[in-house]
Amino acid sequence: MEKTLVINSGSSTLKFKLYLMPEEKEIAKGLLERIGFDGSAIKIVYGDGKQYTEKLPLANHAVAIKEMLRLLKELKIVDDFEEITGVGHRVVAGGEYFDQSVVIDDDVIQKIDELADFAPLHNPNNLIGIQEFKKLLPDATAVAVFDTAFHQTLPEENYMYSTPYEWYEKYGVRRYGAHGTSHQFVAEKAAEYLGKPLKDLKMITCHLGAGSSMCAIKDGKSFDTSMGFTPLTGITMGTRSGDVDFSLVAYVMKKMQTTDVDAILDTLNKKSGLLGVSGRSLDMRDLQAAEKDGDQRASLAIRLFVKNIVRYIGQYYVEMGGLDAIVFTAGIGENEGAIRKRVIDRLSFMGVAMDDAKNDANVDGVVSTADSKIAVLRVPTNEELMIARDVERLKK
Ligand SMILES: Nc1ncnc2c1ncn2[C@@H]1O[C@H](COP(=O)(O)OP(=O)(O)O)[C@@H](O)[C@H]1O
Ligand SMILES: CC(=O)OP(=O)(O)O
Ligand SMILES: [Mg+2]
Repeated sequence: MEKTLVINSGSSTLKFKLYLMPEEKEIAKGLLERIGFDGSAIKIVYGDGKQYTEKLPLANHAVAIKEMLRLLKELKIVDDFEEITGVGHRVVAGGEYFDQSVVIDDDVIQKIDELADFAPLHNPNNLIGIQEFKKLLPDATAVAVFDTAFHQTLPEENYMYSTPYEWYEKYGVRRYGAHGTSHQFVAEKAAEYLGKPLKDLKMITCHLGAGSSMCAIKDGKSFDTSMGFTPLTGITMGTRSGDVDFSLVAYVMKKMQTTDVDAILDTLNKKSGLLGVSGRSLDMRDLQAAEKDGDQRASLAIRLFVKNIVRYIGQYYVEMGGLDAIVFTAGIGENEGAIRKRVIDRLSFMGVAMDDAKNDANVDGVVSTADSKIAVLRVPTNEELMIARDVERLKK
């Protein structure tokens, strides 16, 4: 039996899935969440629906991986680690080095390390996973699948900033985007639901999770995307600010009488967004409950989030010169019909209309009315399956 293990390290989570390949059968999946925060926990589903949960401190991603391995053995999810012949790692930043997935060797490891500034909340954690599994499973084929790879097709005017050209040439300053594996997966699925080839559709995919990004897809390729040089920019996120005027960094430093630029960037990455505005939570479920109870700042955080999504839809609609479909995915996009509805209601002047019954029922596929001028879809993402497929393809 050939098994493939997929490791997806987010900024504060570690997700894994174990597959029987090439059947693509999911044998086990796990979520280790709130890594580095209070209230961290592990949830594992395995063996045809058995569930295991444990609350325990997870100080960092190295600890999380150790606990994950302990449970794979204790719960007897893996009897013999030799059965795992492929390991797929999600890596966020691949820079201009990688426009597709690669088998990991020392040179790849060195480049992922070199690109740490391009995804500071992700690449260092991605590397911890790579190193740990290299030690544990030296004979398995290890593959890196990059969030940025799908966006390597952006046209020049969409990836270049209006900064001195030398910054691009010397330092690689440009837009790279992220969540590419997810944007590609849901776009392909959405095209299937619509019964048309993806290359014939103009689509906007909205990946709304803890990290959130928007992607304009034209001719089957990523055409524009909201994350930038790092995953900090674009729309409002759980703890990230999204787009701001960066002059405020120097201004706030002066006001705070600090020279610690990293501390300010840390605030923009970890204490801003929904959490920073609401002062309450990064979780959209908490904010909606608080809004119902009359919390004005929770309401403001949600309104900023919705406004930013609408702003990018408008931008990409015009940039692409048309739009056939809007796709919602990830934690918020898949589960929060009320947020999808608030976005789509803002587009009613364009003839876009939600089928409320389908939307409220969280059905997979089309959730707009039959006569909506632009189709709206809800498509659960599956980055891990995309990664497992790339491992399978690249195995010798
Ligand atoms: N039913 C739900 N289950 C999980 N997350 C949800 C749900 N409803 C809303 N969310 C939102 O989704 C976010 C997590 O999204 P997810 O895509 O799993 O994040 P990431 O992969 O970026 O860690 C939560 O912070 C929360 O705001
Ligand atoms: C790139 C990024 O923001 O990833 P995540 O949503 O997993 O934190
Ligand atoms: Mg994610």
